[in-house]
Amino acid sequence: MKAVGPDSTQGASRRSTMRWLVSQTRTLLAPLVLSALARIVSQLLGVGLLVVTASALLAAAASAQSHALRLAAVLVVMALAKAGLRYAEHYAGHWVAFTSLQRLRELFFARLIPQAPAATKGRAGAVLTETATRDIDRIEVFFAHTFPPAVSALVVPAVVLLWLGTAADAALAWLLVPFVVLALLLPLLSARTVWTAADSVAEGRGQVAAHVGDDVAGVREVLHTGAEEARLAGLDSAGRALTRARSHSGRIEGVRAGLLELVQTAAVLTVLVTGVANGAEAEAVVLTLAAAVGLRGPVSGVDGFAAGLDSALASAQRLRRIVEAPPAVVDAAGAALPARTGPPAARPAAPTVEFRGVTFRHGPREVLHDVDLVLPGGEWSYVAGVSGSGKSTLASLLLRDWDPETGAVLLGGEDVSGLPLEQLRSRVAIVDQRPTLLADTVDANLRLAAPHADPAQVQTVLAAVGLEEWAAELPDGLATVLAAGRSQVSGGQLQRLALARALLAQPEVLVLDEALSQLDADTAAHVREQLHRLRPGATTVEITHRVDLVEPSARVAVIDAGRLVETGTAAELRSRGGAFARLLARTAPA
Ligand SMILES: Nc1ncnc2c1ncn2[C@@H]1O[C@H](COP(=O)(O)OP(=O)(O)OP(=O)(O)O)[C@@H](O)[C@H]1O
Repeated sequence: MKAVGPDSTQGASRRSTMRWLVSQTRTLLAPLVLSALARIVSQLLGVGLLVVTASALLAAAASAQSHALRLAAVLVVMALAKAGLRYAEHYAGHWVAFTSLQRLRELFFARLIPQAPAATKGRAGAVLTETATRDIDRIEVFFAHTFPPAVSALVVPAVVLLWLGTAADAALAWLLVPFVVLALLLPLLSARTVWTAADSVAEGRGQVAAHVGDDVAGVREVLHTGAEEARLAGLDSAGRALTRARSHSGRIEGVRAGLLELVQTAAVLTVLVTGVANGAEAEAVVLTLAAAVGLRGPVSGVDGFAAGLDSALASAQRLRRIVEAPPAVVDAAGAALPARTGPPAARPAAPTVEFRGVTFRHGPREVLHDVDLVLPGGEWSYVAGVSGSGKSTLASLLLRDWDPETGAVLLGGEDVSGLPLEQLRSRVAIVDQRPTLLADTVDANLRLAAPHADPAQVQTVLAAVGLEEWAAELPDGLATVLAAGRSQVSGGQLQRLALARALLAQPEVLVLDEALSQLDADTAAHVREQLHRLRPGATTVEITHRVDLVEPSARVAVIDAGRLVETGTAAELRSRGGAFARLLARTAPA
C-alpha cells in the first residue's frame, strides 16, 4: 500500500474541501465569474492609468505640446470606469459569499436536527455553536476573496507583460517575469508559517476568553475559595502567552510584507538599470516602469487571501464533518403526520412502556445490558438506582435520542423506531433535573409544545405545580420575559415550570427524570398529588434515587450498573433486602 505523508493528505483534503464548497454553491458560480472579470478589467485600467499618464508626459516632453485637458478627460473616464468595476467586483463577490454562507447555515441546521439531541448536548453543543457562527463566517474568505484575486493575479500580469512585449520592449518585459512569479509565489510559500502563527494567536485569544468566561461564571466559587490571586496569575500567564504569539505572528507578517516590497522594488530598479545600461528606448523604459508599478496591486492580491484561505478551509472541514455525520436516529420512513393545528386531543390514552432485551453502549462502554422491563399503562412507576446506573439512558432510548444496539423499546406495544419522531415526541414528554428556559415570556415557555392551550389550562398547570402565586406576582405576569438559562428563577421553580410545560402538552406518557429533585419534600409531595389528580389513570415513569419517597404500593424497577436487578412494589422490595433495600439505607439511613 502506498504510504501517504501528512502533507499530501492535507493537500488532498484541502482540495476535496474546496470541491465540496464549490459543489454546495455551484449555482452561484456565474456571479463569481462576473466578480473576477470586473476585477481583471478594473486592475487593467489601473495599470492603464499609469501607462497613459507616462506616455502622455513623454509625448509632451518630446513635442513641447500640452494636451493636458484631453489627458485629464481620458484619465477621469478611466478612473470612473475603474471605480464602477471595483464596485461591481465587490458587490458580486460579497453577494456570492453571503448567499453561500446562508446556504451553508441552512445545510448545517438541516443536517443537525436529525442528530439532536444526542450530538448536541453539553460541550458538543458549545462546539456546534462555534461552528454555526465563527466557522461559517470564516468561509466568507473562500467565496469573496479567493477566486477573483487568484484569477486576476494570473491574468492581469500575463496581459500586461504580453502587451509590453509586443508594444514596447520584449527584453524589458521578460525582465519582469521572474519578479512577478516570485511575488506570486512568496505568499503561497509562506502561507503555512503565517497560518500556524495566526492559529497560535487564535488559540491564545481563546485561552484568555475561556479564562475570563470561567471567572465571570464561577465568580462565587473564586471568591468563596479565596482563589482570586491564583486566577489572576492564570489570566496573566494566558495574556503573556497571547502577547508572545502576537509578536511572533507580527514578525512573520512583517518579514513577509518586507520581502514582497523588496521583490517589487527590485523589479522596478532592475528595469531602470538594465534599460539604461543596454541603451533601450526611453519610452520603452518608462512604459515598462509604469507597468511594473501598476502590477504591484494585482500581484499582491494573492498575499491578501493566502493566510485567510487556510483558515477558511480548516473551518469548512469542521463544518463538513458535522454536516456529513450520520443522524443518531432515522425517522420512520414515509410516516406523514397530520399538521398540529388545533388543541391536542382532550383525553390521551395510557400506553404501556416496554424495554425488550435492550442493550446500549456509549462508545465502547456498555451502559445498559439486556434490559427486559414493562412499565404498565395507566400507572405511576418508578425506576430507581444509584447515580450512573443507566436510568436516564432508558428515558433517552424511549424518546429516541439514540436507538438501542440490540432489543427494542415499545410504546403501547409499538416499536418506537417505527413511529414518526414528531409523533413519538409529542406522545412522550420528559422533564429532567436541569431543564432549559428559553429567553422569552413565561407564557411562551409554557406553551412551547401546546401553543393553542387556552389561558385556563395554563392556570391549571401552574396551580398544579404550585406556581400560580409566583406567576401572579411577576412584574408583567405571564408576559414577563425570562432570561435564557435560569438566572431569574430558583432551581425548584425552574423544574416546576418545566413540569407545567410538559403537563400543558398533555402527553400520553410523562417521564420525570429526577424532575422534582430540587423541591423540598412537602412541595414535591404536593406536586405528585396534583399530578395524580390532573392525570388520573395516565402513564407516568419517575426516575429517582430517593426511594424513601416512593409509596409502598408503587411499582419499582431497580437498575444497577446497566442491568435490571429487581422489580416489584416498594413494600415487597423493602422487605426483600436486595438492591432496593440497600438504596433505601443510603437515602434514609435513619
Ligand atoms: N452522552 C454520553 N456519552 C458517554 N457516556 C454517557 C453519556 N451519557 C451518559 N453516559 C454514561 O452512561 C452511564 C449511565 O448514565 P445515565 O445518565 O443513564 O445514569 P443515571 O443512572 O441516570 O445517573 P444519574 O442518577 O446520576 O443521573 C454513566 O456512566 C454515564 O457516564
